[in-house]
Amino acid sequence: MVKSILLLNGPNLNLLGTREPHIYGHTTLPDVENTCREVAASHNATLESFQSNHEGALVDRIQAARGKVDGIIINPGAYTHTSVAIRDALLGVGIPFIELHVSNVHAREPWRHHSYFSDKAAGIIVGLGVYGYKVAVEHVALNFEERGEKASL
Ligand SMILES: O=C1C[C@@](O)(C(=O)O)C[C@@H](O)[C@@H]1O
Repeated sequence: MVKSILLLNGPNLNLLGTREPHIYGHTTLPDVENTCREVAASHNATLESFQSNHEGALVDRIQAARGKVDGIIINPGAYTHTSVAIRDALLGVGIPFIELHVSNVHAREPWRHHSYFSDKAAGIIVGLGVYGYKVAVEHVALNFEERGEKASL
């Protein structure tokens, strides 16, 4: 069966590649998304990606994934440190997720050390740069269970 993965990126991650490159590197988000799709395909999985600067749009996308997606990889950006709404959406749809940060948030400002997601994440990837996305896709493709509605058809 084909596993289905959803990659979500929160605010300002559309600026990857040009935004504070000493922290986030030079790779753009479209490049990251293409690589993730290729890695997923190499493991017989499909990957859809979505980026938004808006909290409600991310909540809507998570809700739309209910029953259709086997695993979510999410870099919530600054919403990591603020968003009860995105946390609740992830818990509400019951889809296991990986929390990912390009930078090592624990080596940065103290307020970046707290996450509304970490205690509920299946795994956390922090500080590996954009390479972390590849690791996350590989992990979901290889180790998450297939559990979308389509699995029971
Ligand atoms: O926007 C971001 C990106 C980030 O999630 C990361 O990928 O390292 C870390 C967050 O603290 C920050 O607000």
